[in-house]
Amino acid sequence: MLEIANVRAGYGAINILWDLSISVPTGQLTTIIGPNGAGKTTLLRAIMGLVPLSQGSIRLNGQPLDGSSTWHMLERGVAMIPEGRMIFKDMTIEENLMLGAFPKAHRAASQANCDKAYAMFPRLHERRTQLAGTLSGGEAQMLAMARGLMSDPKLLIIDEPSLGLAPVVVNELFEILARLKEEGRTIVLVEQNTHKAVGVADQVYLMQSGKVVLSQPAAEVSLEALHELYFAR
Ligand SMILES: Nc1ncnc2c1ncn2[C@@H]1O[C@H](COP(=O)(O)OP(=O)(O)OP(=O)(O)O)[C@@H](O)[C@H]1O
Repeated sequence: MLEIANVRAGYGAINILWDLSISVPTGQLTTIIGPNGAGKTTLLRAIMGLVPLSQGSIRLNGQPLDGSSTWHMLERGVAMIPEGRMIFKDMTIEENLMLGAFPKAHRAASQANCDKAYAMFPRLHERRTQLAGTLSGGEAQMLAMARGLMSDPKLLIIDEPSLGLAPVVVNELFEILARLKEEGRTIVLVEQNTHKAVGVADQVYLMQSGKVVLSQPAAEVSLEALHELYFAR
């Protein structure tokens, strides 16, 4: 579904991604792991059109995605759940959810998608009139996930969802990811929790210093070998 080919990208004169190629098949969960500063978020930002490419291409179902404006991504069927959640704290939970369906094409279906989101995240339903700023870290992450689903995306891009969450909430989060995968969604997951990420993924990519240093089906990954590579300098 998503084909990232030979991409170079960065910030001004500083290049971060070096000849990077990643293939994301339809209906699979592809995880991208790697240490701090490896360029994982930069890659996601490049997919979303927030960082320009200086080389290579990014295609969605064969059509170029690079060059598309970030605000057209939802219309192209791509939604991102950003690192840090980025929820609107002074708005209610329901208002935050509705923002996930702001393009015209999705507005008609927004109530149905909202009901689906509440079925998946019942705690959000209980608190739908509450200000998002009053949510716990785990609840805020669930809200960010639910908002990402409001446009019923074909491709869901999730950046470090477990960051700063308690182990019990992390378990809950990965159960949700497994359910989304069962629904047949195509997911790109950036994570630092390698154990959990490999457990839920179909394909694993390890990034180091802006390059892919390992690409392997999750079923074949040895966590020990992965961690050795992960910490190698
Ligand atoms: N706006 C920016 N301008 C210049 N350099 C940046 C900018 N954002 C990130 N970088 C640099 O790009 C490199 C990769 O950062 P990036 O956030 O993509 O890594 P990451 O793998 O997502 O790390 P983390 O796991 O810590 O989030 C880092 O060296 C960082 O300092």
